[in-house]
Amino acid sequence: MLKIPRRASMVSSLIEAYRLPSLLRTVQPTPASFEDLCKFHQEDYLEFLQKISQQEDIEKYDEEAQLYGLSYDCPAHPGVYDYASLVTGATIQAAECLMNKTADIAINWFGGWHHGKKDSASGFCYTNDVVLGILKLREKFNRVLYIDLDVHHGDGVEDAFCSSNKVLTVSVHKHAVGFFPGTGSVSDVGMGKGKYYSVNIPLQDGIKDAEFSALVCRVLLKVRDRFNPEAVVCQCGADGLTGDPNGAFNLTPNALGKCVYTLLSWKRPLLLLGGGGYNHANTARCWAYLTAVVLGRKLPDDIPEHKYLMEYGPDYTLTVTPGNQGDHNTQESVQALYSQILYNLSQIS
Ligand SMILES: CC1(C)CN(C2CCCC2)C(=O)N1c1ccccc1/C=C/C(=O)NO
Ligand SMILES: [Zn+2]
Repeated sequence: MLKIPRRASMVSSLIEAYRLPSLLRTVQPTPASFEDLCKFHQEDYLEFLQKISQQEDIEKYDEEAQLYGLSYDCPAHPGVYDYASLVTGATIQAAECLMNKTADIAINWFGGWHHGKKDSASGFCYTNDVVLGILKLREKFNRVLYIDLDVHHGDGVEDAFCSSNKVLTVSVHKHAVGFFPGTGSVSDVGMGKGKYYSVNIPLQDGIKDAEFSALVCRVLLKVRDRFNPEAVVCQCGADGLTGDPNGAFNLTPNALGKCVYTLLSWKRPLLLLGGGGYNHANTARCWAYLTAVVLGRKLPDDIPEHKYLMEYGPDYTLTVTPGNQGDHNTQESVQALYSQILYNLSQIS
């Protein structure tokens, strides 16, 4: 987790090195208040997170920590509450820029923590900035569409809105035994009023740009026609890129770029968020590239001279070359999946 701030610094530095901030309005984020966070999270969980965030030796809270998902595979660390509040405040502020029309597109590459639960941390997500950003947008927009491009199922966001027909969630992710979080099968469609308003696109290892973007964009077009969203939130987790330690998908930033380009063409308020991404150089490449896609700019392939240039060796280029691992998704399995999704969407009234 502590490596995330270094990744954040690499992302900012690369975007600055390409001189993109001159074309953007950068907003200084304010931490979300305790009350803001309570709009989704339970008070007792937040109080506990705040308490251990101020302690040095948090071992003595181990017992209670387990209750809140703060254990060995998702440890709290000093300052975690302040870090989570700031990231969440930035996502809420980005949503507000769309609501007051000071922006058509808003970006928070340090947000996208899609596993957070109302009463516990999960998957290294301590507060769910995505849910809080969508709740903020819902104060103005009647129908909000959420797309999750991260290699992991966006379970925290899907859970939060599984009974709602005002927020339609689409998650494309690796779905395999033993792969975190394990949820998100195609038959997971939501419940009650929200039945068929949760869309899942479960995939196997090795999928490449062309198949990924073709499938996702075909689903997105059907979703737009059936749901007609007034605002869109897209989590652009970069841990599906080739070379990520997750070693799952075989994507390059072009795959995410095609999806974002499709969303841009809808000309509806759009909020872009970060998420996973553990090959830090490729994650920075991806989000710098997506920022340029939003701006309609083509970036020079040579990584500009800057503080982290050495991280981009040995090629020092923006382009990410796909790996040569096999694709475990067959044309038949992808077509069958698409047919199931189409059937589910046809049930939307
Ligand atoms: C510890 C990290 C967060 C890092 N990591 C990398 C580094 C080694 C292999 C991939 C993981 O798989 N992690 C996880 C561990 C337990 C549960 C969830 C995740 C990731 C969630 C996620 O990215 N959601 O979008
Ligand atoms: Zn992920």
